[in-house]
Amino acid sequence: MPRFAANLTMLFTEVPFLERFGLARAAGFSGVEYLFPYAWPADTLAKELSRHELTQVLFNLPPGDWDAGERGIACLPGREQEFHEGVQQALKYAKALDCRRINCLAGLKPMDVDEPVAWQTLVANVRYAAECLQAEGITLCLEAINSRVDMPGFMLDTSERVMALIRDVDADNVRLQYDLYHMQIMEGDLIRRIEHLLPWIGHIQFADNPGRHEPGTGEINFSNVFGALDRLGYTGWLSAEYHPQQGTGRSLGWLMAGR
Ligand SMILES: O=C(O)[C@@H](O)C(=O)CO
Ligand SMILES: [Mg+2]
Repeated sequence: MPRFAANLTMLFTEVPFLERFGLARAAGFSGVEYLFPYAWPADTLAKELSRHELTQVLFNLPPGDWDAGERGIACLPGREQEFHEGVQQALKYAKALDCRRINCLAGLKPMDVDEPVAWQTLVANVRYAAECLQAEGITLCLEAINSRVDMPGFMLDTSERVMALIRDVDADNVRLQYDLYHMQIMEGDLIRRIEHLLPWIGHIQFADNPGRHEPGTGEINFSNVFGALDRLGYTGWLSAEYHPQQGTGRSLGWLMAGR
């Protein structure tokens, strides 16, 4: 059986953030993730994890100015110092939360920066982050995010682009973050792609498509995809990262069915 985690940025948003941990545990999740921990003191988050016996599965490196539309700074020339500081900040949180994975958002390629320059900046930054995380035994994840619906201009929008980056960075602790929702939009052929990419997959997230809602609201056959992950021996986490269509409680039928 897969290990399911709840993404607390998207699930249980009916209650304030710190109350979501307890609701996730009560619903049957054993792990949680969220986009960013930085608005809360690390020990506050650690207490919630420990009180509810939850694993912190993943969070993202600082993304730059999210509210202004930035979606990561790893590919932005001139922002290297800020990127390095973000890696150090994330490491402090990862240690306090005993988190074994950190996701690096590549960022949107600026119109006035040539692709090779953005790519080389990305390679150098990811290499730096991988080295820092390696010393702590932490995996650096790189997520492919769809550029058709949610993030036009995102540097890493296919699994092939992430795999090319992993090859260029050439570090042992860098892995693909495979989000079924984004990959259904960009590539489809989910089970065959997972079979091919499995050795490089460090983390999986999911939502149905279209709509980015819970399993059963769209076109993905989740029981077949989860079954394939079991058959292939995937031992990592599967994080529910969707916007519940009619409230979180009513969206969890897939979790009950999987127990
Ligand atoms: O898929 C997503 O949107 C997230 O996993 C993320 O980290 C960036 O928004
Ligand atoms: Mg995702």
